[in-house]
Amino acid sequence: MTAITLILRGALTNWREYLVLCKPRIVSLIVFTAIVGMFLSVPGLAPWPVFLFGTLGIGLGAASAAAINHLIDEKADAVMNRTQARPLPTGKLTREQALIFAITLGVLSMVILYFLINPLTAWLTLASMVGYGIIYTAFLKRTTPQNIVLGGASGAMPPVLGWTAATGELHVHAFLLFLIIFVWTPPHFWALAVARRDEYGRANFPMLPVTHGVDFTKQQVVLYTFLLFAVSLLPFVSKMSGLIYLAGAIGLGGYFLYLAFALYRHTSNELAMKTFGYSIFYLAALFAFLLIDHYLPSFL
Ligand code: HEM
Ligand SMILES: CC(C)=CCC/C(C)=C/CC/C(C)=C/COP(=O)(O)OP(=O)(O)O
Repeated sequence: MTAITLILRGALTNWREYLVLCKPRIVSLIVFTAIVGMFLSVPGLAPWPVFLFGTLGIGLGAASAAAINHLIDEKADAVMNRTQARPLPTGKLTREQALIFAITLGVLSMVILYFLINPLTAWLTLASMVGYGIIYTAFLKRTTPQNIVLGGASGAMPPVLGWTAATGELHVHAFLLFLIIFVWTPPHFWALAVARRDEYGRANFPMLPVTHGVDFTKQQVVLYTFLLFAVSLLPFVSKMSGLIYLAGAIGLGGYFLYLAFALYRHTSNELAMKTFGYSIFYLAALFAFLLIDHYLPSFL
């Protein structure tokens, strides 16, 4: 049986496992931020082929990188409660199946973006895939507590990819959207890492609470949340967005700061998980405000 036949038969029976390899909830938010970048880059609506193929190409690229992350992390995932039920540690999928799947998604993403969108978006997506799937997962995650600050650059790229998909060029406003996600990533991840510090220690990952302790990590969460609050005002300052966005950024950022301070004052896993959960809501809502602010005034 050829490898392709194997994967096709496997895909029919194991589609749920393949879906898990794609980290669908994370990729959904990634794709949403890309769509916001795409729509903010143009005055009206983005043309439908850009929306369709841009979203598909970026989503497939992110899913491919997520599947590579599962392959590289198989042994470490087996040690942590949070990750031990994943398809590779449980043997529900073989490494060969996961590898062929990751390559197929990656190639599809490149073909769609290069030929149906533009080469710039294809190259930047490839760089983001390599940045997360290989540089972050295989090297940074295992060697430095700053892994996530450096690795966060890949996760911050989607709005830039959406922007270049629609316009074919880079713009300083796209860079502001990048900066928001880049500065958001440390409080997003370190809040979770505080709650899961023992597991990360057992799996030998040099995450900040493991290497520098919980107090230092909580200080960094407060620091980056302050920075995030400031950076989130830049779309208004640069006149990319208006008052609707500003009100949203202040409200959402204010509550993020409140949670970061509360966590700073009392360490509790519940509060750390609440801050982590809120970080996800925050990013989705902030980007929704960007979109509402872009379109609502023309309906009023
Ligand atoms: C290097 C950067 C990042 C790191 C290290 C990181 C880390 C994590 C981890 C460890 C989880 C928990 C996953 C689980 O429960 O199995 C998580 C969840 C999540 N992350 Fe991130 N993240 C990063 C960037 C991003 C980005 C850029 C986005 C979206 C724009 C994102 C969105 C999410 C979402 C939506 C979840 C919840 C997933 C769920 O409920 O299943 N993350 N992140
Ligand atoms: C092409 C493109 C836009 C790529 C985007 C890259 C991408 C999918 C970024 C998400 C970052 C993320 C989920 C990190 C968690 O990995 P982890 O290994 O620390 O978490 P885990 O322990 O749950 O596996």
